[in-house]
Amino acid sequence: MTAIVEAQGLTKRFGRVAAVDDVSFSLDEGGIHGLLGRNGAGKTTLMQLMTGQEFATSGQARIFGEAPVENAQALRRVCFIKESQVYPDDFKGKHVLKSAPWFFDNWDDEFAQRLVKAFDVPLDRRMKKMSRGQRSAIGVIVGLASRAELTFLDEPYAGLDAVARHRFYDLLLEDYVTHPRTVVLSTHLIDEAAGLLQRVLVIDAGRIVIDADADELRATATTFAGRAGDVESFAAGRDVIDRTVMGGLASVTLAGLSDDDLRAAAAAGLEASPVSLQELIVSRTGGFEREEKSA
Ligand SMILES: Nc1ncnc2c1ncn2[C@@H]1O[C@H](COP(=O)(O)OP(=O)(O)OP(=O)(O)O)[C@@H](O)[C@H]1O
Repeated sequence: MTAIVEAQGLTKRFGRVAAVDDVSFSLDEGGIHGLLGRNGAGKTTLMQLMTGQEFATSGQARIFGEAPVENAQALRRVCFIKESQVYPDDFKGKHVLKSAPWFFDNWDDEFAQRLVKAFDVPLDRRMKKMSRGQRSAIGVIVGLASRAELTFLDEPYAGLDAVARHRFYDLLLEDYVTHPRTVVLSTHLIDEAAGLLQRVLVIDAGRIVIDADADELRATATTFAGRAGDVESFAAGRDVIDRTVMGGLASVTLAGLSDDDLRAAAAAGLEASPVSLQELIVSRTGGFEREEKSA
């Protein structure tokens, strides 16, 4: 199968900062994938490179097997929604939706109108007068109703409240089922979006540090809780990726366990629970936990 998105040794430097640093990965057609990372990790720059909005310093970006820069034919098949989208001064919400079909061949106006109702967006208001959440909602509407073969959503719901974000997750999934396509979603809110993601790319300081199937990644670790002494003796000599002690109780997250290990944990009276994608990524990357909690 041909990769729909491909990076090989892709690097983008801004002066001394390597925003994207020797990145290689490929995504096959179809699926909702997460591009996750801390502030300044390189997510936006990577999406800009993949959509031809930035020139690479070295290496290659390809979409549909072709270089994206000034490639109108390939870019017609792409929708890129970013938080910092700039609109003409006098543009109202309705103008954004009216002009969208010029850019997107698969634009579905009925779906767009349904989304306007779902997100309760004031279409008669100028974009620059809209609240941050309302502007985000317009971006989300364009991202979904464009039904582009390849959609990049860069923190598309940054201004949306929790109710609207969950509406977005539900609508994306519902529409994806009837209109499968390839979606790359960047977010800090890993646990919120985790249920949507098939593949996870984690970028840290410009480098891809995790590139894995989401379910396989979750299966690489398990959390065990019980009496502190029992937990510690079971954890001894094993690959501990996280540890919490509270009074006489403790929990540890362990990686690389065999079926025998799981049986031994049960025999030791420890309670096993699956690890969340967010916990796992935070512990593997030395973490963006603090941001997550305040986001
Ligand atoms: N035009 C630019 N000039 C100089 N430095 C830049 C430029 N664009 C990005 N950078 C730097 O490159 C790094 C990656 O930035 P980028 O915006 O890609 O990160 P991000 O993961 O999208 O961050 P966030 O989650 O905060 O939006 C940062 O250190 C940023 O300061």
